[in-house]
Amino acid sequence: MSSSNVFDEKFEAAVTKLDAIGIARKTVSPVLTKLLELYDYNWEYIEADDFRVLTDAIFDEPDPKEEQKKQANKRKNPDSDHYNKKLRAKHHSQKPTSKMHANEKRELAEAPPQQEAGKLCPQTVCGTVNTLQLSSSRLPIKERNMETSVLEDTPTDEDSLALSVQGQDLPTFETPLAIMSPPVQDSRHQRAYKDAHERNISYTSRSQVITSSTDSSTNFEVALSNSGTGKLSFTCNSADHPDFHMPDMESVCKEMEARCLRTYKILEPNFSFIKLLQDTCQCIVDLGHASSGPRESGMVQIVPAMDFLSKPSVSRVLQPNEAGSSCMPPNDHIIHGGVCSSGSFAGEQISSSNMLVIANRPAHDVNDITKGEEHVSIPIINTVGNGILPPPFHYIPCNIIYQNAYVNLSLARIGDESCCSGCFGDCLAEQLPCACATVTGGEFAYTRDGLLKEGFLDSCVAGLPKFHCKICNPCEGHPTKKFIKECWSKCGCARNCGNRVVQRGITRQLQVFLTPGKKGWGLQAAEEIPRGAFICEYVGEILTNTELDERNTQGTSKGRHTYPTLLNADWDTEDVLGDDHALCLDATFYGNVARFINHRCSDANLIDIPVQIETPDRHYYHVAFFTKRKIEPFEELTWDYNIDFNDVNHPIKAFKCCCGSKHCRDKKSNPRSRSRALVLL
Ligand SMILES: C[S@@+](CC[C@H](N)C(=O)[O-])C[C@H]1O[C@@H](n2cnc3c(N)ncnc32)[C@H](O)[C@@H]1O
Repeated sequence: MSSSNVFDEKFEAAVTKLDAIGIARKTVSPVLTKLLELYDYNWEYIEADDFRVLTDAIFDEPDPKEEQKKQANKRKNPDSDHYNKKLRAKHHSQKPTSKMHANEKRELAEAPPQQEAGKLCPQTVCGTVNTLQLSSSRLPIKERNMETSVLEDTPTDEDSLALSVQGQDLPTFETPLAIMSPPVQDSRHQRAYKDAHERNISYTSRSQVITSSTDSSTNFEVALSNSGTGKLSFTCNSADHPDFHMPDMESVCKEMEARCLRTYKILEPNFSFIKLLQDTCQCIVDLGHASSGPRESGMVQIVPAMDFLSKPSVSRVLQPNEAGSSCMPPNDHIIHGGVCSSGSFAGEQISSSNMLVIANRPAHDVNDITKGEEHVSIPIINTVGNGILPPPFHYIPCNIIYQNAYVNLSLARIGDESCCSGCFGDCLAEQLPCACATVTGGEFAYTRDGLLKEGFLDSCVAGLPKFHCKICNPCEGHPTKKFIKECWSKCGCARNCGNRVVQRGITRQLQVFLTPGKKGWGLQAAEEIPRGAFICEYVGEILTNTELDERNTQGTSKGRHTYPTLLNADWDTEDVLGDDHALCLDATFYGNVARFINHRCSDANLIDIPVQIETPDRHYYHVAFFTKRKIEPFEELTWDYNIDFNDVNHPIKAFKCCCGSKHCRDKKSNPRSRSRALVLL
């Protein structure tokens, strides 16, 4: 067969396959053509996993309306590449420069030609789908390996829906977090999926016998929402399968959350399967109330709401943007996943025989928010007495790469001048400073007590002259910072070498506490801490600025405190990085205690200092907080985010500052610096 025939056949097979699951040929063809070009006609990659890459790419195609909006915004704000920064690091598309170390040049030459400008790499195609859809509500929840049926009955005013799941296999939902090719098993499933896809509802299989069981061991139900209308019920017909026992809801939720995480690799920390079911109920009720739109004829049983649904079972639902944000009181029995019952049902335990009360796992350990990830325990203190806890997030003790960020930690890149392979024991004990001290002018930044040297700290506090770039027009100058270079694995010294402070992690006694003002949660010292002491590093997901922009525009963190910080301390070196390459840290979903450090204008007691540990270049580094002065026990630790509260043109609106400093810059009358090197909103 000629190669063009093979190509045509493969092309046709792909289009047919996706058509069978409800994705029109006209949608598939252009995306497939693009993908083929992108992957050099590597059919193996495209065909893998039931055309998963293709399916992902189709759902990743930008919404034309959104694109138009984006373009319009770009036209309005041509400087939208606002995160531009400097960098010497290599990137896939970077050319070797004379200032590169020989290792860097060699590595660049050997690097596979991935990610050309304007093209998507495979990870981007799959991964962006995950991200985009974390917040997407327009995507259907799909069914997989499960037979579902919707009971039929007459509608009542209290439209509550009962959805029955039948079959011996446990239901395995696809969540709307990412679009995958559904594992199409036979044409009946294909039709079901297609139907579901068209109507945005997944419960459409018509061929099932409906069973209604009153046996609580084979039946569980999820009550619906604040509006108190609806419930979602799973009923397994185990008559023919005596071995089958309905698992308890908590196990199902746990297992489903684990499966989702395995499949989609990343989930929002407050993702909860029960919340997903609840959203499904809400979606059905919303669609059911909508006057227009297709109706399910003869398949939906509308049953009267159970008594408890009309009772105000949740005393108060905290909105995510309330001070202190959402909450998850420990050990409370709550039935509405993802919302807080704040003192719960006030004795109103639900006693319906076939209604399971779902105990949500607490989001935090109040005795140690780090869950044992640090050397010290950091408790959560709420003296306000309202019982709430910080919003959930994943505690991580060190940075992790989110997706597209390019951080090269290879030992081969560390040249002799960037490590002290000949050292032994404690570098600070040696008479002559080693190579690692070159960055700090040939003298170590730390004392033998592990504190910053007075002189070094003073110069950091005073700051360096501002750097005037050629990008901003006019450029009002960007703050530049002194770096510290710590010894690391390629050095000959010991783990307890005095030039390794930040990498050893948190050692001071700290507490996360609910501030009495309007700042939400904060971080405080639980002991006296001397000047120049390392407190903690700012830890989060390493993102490109483009990815951060996407998160902001998708609004995954809208209405809440957000936690990004830019890694742009290296303004005064060579090449300017575009937003696709410049990096930032986002502690919104994954972070450490630094995400609780509040802002204070000018006289904050902490200073952030960039620290190089593993990488010789400065496009990635650690952001480490040190005390600027002695800290009293239970004093709040603060940091000047360097926000220009007057900058009305900044794409992200600054919060209203309540720092209480007499130097507070957020006063209309107070003329302020226009610089904004670090954004943390
Ligand atoms: C990195 S978080 C700090 C922790 C946050 N307070 C919390 O409850 O999670 C930054 C957010 O805290 C709030 N914040 C920090 N400093 C503040 C200040 N001086 N005044 C008012 N709000 C502040 C803002 O909402 C900001 O977006």
